Amino acid sequence: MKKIGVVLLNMGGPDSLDAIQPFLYNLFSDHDIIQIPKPIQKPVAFLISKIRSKKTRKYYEIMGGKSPQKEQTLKQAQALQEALGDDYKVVVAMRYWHPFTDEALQELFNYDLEKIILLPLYPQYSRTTTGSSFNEFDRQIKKYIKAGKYTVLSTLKGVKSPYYYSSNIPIKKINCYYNNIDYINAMVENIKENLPQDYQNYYFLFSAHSLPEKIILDGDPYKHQTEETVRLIMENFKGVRYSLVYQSKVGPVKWLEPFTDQEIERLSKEGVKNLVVIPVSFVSEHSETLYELDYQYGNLAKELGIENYIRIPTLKTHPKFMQALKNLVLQCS
Ligand SMILES: C=CC1=C(C)c2cc3[nH]c(cc4nc(cc5[nH]c(cc1n2)c(C)c5CCC(=O)O)C(CCC(=O)O)=C4C)c(C)c3C=C
Ligand SMILES: [Fe+2]
Ligand SMILES: [Fe+2]
Repeated sequence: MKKIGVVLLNMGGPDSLDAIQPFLYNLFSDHDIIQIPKPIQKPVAFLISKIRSKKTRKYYEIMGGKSPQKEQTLKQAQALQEALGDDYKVVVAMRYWHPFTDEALQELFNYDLEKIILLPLYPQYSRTTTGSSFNEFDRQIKKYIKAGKYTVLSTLKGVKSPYYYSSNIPIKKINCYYNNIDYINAMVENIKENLPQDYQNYYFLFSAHSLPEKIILDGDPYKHQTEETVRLIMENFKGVRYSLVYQSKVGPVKWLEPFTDQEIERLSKEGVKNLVVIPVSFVSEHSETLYELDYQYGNLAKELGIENYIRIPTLKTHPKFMQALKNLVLQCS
């Protein structure tokens, strides 16, 4: 029986302290996420990863020695597999740590596929995240399927597949779902489930991953899409004060602002005592939520006299989010 392959795309995170440096090397070697001149990108990536891994190690130690991203993404894959049923095969392809795209493809090619659907776990499109994962997928699949010809997979990389694939197997890429009604409903429901009764007395702080400003000026839709997600969510919380801020800047160039910590400081000066922090560009937990939002900014808020600091958990396998992902897949099946 033919199946539709669904590839969940995510960043990946170190699954041990020893994995931090090679994970960072893979990240800084990627020209889609950071534009270091190509001939020196890899040696520079090696140097930065050596230096940065010392700092980053502290985050992961506080998080119990690893990022939980892999387990959570695999759970999302399992839940989506159950929701879609046997006509589909759902696999995970991470960009910077295992399971990599070629591992995902090897798993997928155990099946007779009629189509492959790429589904990013990034609701908002950026060329640094979704774009990078699409490019990596294109590079890897070319290794398996020689252009214009049928290829026996078992001759490549030791993969034993009973099936033949051609270069014209349909591949459908879902770019984004920042304004998809099911995704917005999942966000709204998840926020409501984690709010106190008196939430009207809270300030909502939406925190998204920042990006170098130049990437936006060059036409990346990420900022606009993130603003739209927040606007659509807030249609369900009329009268609540809110703002959108950016976190996790890396390196010296100008990134999208205001930064999350600066805004927490500004709000505390304004007398805000009740804060709800909502991660907006992440759908599972990792260093940006567990270390930055919970630990760093949670402590900062306390020091600044904010009495109630509530961080909304990411969607993970929230049933409404799984329904949203299922509908996205069905719409392009
Ligand atoms: C080098 C520049 C970076 C850009 C641009 C960037 C964009 C970007 N990243 C995410 C989501 C995540 N990033 C994560 C970790 C992480 N990201 C960078 C760098 C850039 N990200 C680094 C160096 C790291 C490693 C941690 C550190 O050293 O600070 C993670 C967490 C991984 C994990 O712990 O599981 C996520 C998730 C988005 C959404 C984004 C652009 C929109
Ligand atoms: Fe990042
Ligand atoms: Fe980051």
